[in-house]
Amino acid sequence: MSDVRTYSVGTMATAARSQTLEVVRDAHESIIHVDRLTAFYGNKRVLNEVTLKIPSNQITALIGPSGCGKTTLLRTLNRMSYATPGFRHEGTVQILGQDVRSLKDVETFRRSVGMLFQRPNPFPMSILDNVTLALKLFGISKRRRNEIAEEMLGEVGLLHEIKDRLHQSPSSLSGGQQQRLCLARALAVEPKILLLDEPASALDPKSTRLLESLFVRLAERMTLVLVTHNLAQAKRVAHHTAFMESGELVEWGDTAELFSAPKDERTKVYVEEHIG
Ligand SMILES: Nc1ncnc2c1ncn2[C@@H]1O[C@H](COP(=O)(O)OP(=O)(O)OP(=O)(O)O)[C@@H](O)[C@H]1O
Repeated sequence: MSDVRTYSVGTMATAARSQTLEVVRDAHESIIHVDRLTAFYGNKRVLNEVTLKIPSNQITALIGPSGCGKTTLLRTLNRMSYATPGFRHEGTVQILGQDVRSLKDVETFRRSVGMLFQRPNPFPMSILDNVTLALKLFGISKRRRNEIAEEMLGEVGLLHEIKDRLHQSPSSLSGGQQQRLCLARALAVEPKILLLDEPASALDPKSTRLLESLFVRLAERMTLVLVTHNLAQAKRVAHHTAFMESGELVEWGDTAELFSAPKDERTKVYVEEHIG
């Protein structure tokens, strides 16, 4: 996790100033550009001038106290926030070179950006159909759909565990298995980006570790953004970590550096309180 990279990290001195936190140069060009993102629910401002560039094919963790805006930021990356009544934002989010607010091809965008939630949310259909549904909608043949499903269930380590139950409902699976099924479903359409909203918070330690090892492996070919309350998890899996507080991006950088030598006092206090 500790490739040497160079960053220019600006930290906020006051609440009113915007922050610019940039990867100067490395092999992982940024794939997500958030520029001066200020977001509101009604009149309540929940993100304040957040500027962040997220490098491709790496894991970036978003950490910070409850209510600091992590999930709102994550859900704005794939336009999910837009569905929340009263939500609006200023500033821009660019993904794969496109402004998400004015996307022309939302379907392709949705294929490119997958998401896992805190609670596994398999669809009420068979395990196999969960993985093949989107492929069917994209017109892929049944034979190819089943091949892809097998490949994806294998990739998440489920195939050998449930190969006799592919036509059964996912409700008989454990929480960890259900979450891996949801991951297989997301992977089936070959996303370039995976958004992870506390994906292991409802899982036992063994399932959590299994999921984490999958994330690390997936980062070889896609970009992952992970919201987590579990700082040890961020340390274990994330190449980069962003610390947020009260809607602001306080500090962003290499995970090991952020935890061992935070530049901002607020990060230091939070990390000390939560890791000790
Ligand atoms: N639908 C909504 N309507 C109004 N306010 C909301 C809505 N969703 C979130 N908020 C508020 O926006 C702020 C940021 O919430 P958000 O869920 O993004 O924070 P978070 O850091 O992800 O929190 P947590 O760690 O507890 O999940 C909070 O004050 C929250 O109460």
